[in-house]
Amino acid sequence: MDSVFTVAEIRRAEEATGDLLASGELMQRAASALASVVLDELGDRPRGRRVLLAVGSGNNGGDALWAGVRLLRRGVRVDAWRTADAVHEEGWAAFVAAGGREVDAMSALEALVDADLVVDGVLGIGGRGGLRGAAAVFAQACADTQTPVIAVDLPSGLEGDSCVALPSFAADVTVTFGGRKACQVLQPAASRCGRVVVVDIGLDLGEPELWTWSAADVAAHYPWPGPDSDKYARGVVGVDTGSATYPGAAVLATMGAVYGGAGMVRYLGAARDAVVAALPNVVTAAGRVQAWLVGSGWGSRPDASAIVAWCLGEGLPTVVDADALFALGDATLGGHVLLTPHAGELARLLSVERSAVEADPAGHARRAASETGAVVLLKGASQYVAEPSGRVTLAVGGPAWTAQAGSGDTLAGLCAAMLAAGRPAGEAALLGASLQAIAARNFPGPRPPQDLVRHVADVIPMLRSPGLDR
Ligand SMILES: NC(=O)C1=CN([C@@H]2O[C@H](COP(=O)(O)OP(=O)(O)OC[C@H]3O[C@@H](n4cnc5c(N)ncnc54)[C@H](O)[C@@H]3O)[C@@H](O)[C@H]2O)[C@@H](O)CC1
Ligand SMILES: [K+]
Repeated sequence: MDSVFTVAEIRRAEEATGDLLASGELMQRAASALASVVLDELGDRPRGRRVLLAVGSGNNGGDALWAGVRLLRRGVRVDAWRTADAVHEEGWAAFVAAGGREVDAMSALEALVDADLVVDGVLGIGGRGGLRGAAAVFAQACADTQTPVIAVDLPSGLEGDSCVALPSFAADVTVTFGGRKACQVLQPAASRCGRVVVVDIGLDLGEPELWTWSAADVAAHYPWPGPDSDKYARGVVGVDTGSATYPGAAVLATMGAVYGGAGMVRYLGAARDAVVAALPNVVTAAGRVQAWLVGSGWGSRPDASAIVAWCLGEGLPTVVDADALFALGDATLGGHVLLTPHAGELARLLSVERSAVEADPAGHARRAASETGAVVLLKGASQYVAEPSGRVTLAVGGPAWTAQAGSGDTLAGLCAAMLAAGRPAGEAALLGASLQAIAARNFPGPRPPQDLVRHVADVIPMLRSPGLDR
């Protein structure tokens, strides 16, 4: 599990170091780590290689300049383009004293032809509103010429706390200080960051704003069957999804539960023939159930509230998906209930605009969990799991191949299988969402959800072996 910090948290922790900040020691630590990463990228013989610094007006530019000083001492040829009139004074003086050369905007563009790499020190956590003017043109030129870019703290133009892909550099490597920022883990901004190297510069950061799961967490929490597991130990999922109008949702949600690893699935909804035709292992008789899944593909259904109330009244772990989200009525929810809205459904649940949810997905997921007392899985390009305690964790991310009709149905089924196996709702949601993403990473391409979910079954055993794209 990794942690993500807000810009405010990073700033507070920097200030709390007092002397380390004032004396410039923090910047020296940042610059030293940055120079090491640049040297690693340059390979065995850094002497004579060419590095171009893009240096903005703030401390981000200071980091780049002090790293440049270290590179010059190792024989690297370092040029610097100042994107602003004033740059970090001491850093600039040291850079020039060490033999660094200044280039203007036009020469910087020309220098891309034979630069081995660019260090992007235009803007860091102080950047607002995206890259503009000559710096934006330069960033585009780096991309066009495929010049490797190492971003200082974050690709200039992105805002640390935001998932929005503002005009910015696209980095191959981002060297970030203290801890990860949201823009480095949330899509689409994260796709601009390349490989993220987190450098400890001695900040004392408390509880993070956001946690993130990795494939190792999935392997650690997946309910692996033991030598004496029977179908009840692995969990029985009761499914009421789909309708005459949407029989596909019945099949897809049931497939999610089956291919996620449920011991048994009982389908008790309105599309039994379609489900049994696709999955003869599914039982349609009533009987013992360890977790419920309701709502996917219901459409409008007069008895929706009664079904939801009955399931929740049983007190069993329950996934409430799609149309069932709006049939909760006065039902008492709790940490054993998992709500699985996408942004539009969450907006409706909270009576806010969809754009508000999209601007602050984690905050709205957290609010919904604290107001309902249930666990909330907010689906989308980045998938957030919010718990009533206020903790928000990001599932493993995957490619946008999963952005298609039916993915939500299979995802609900995967989560229900994890609940039936006894996983707490927060873990069940993280397992389901992460497994789907890992399957899409390892079996990329335009495959329908009924195919992708079969690959979930393929990647589960691979979690314990090397060679998986994590
Ligand atoms: N505070 C410190 O001592 C440390 C800070 N560190 C570095 O300092 C960075 C933060 O430094 P700053 O607070 O100086 O902020 P930045 O270096 O991110 O830049 C802030 C400056 O850019 C201007 N600006 C903001 N948005 C702009 C835009 N879109 N176009 C053009 N100019 C824009 C602002 O007016 C301000 O002058 C971190 O990201 C990190 O790289 C590290 O050196 C570690 C220690
Ligand atoms: K930067």
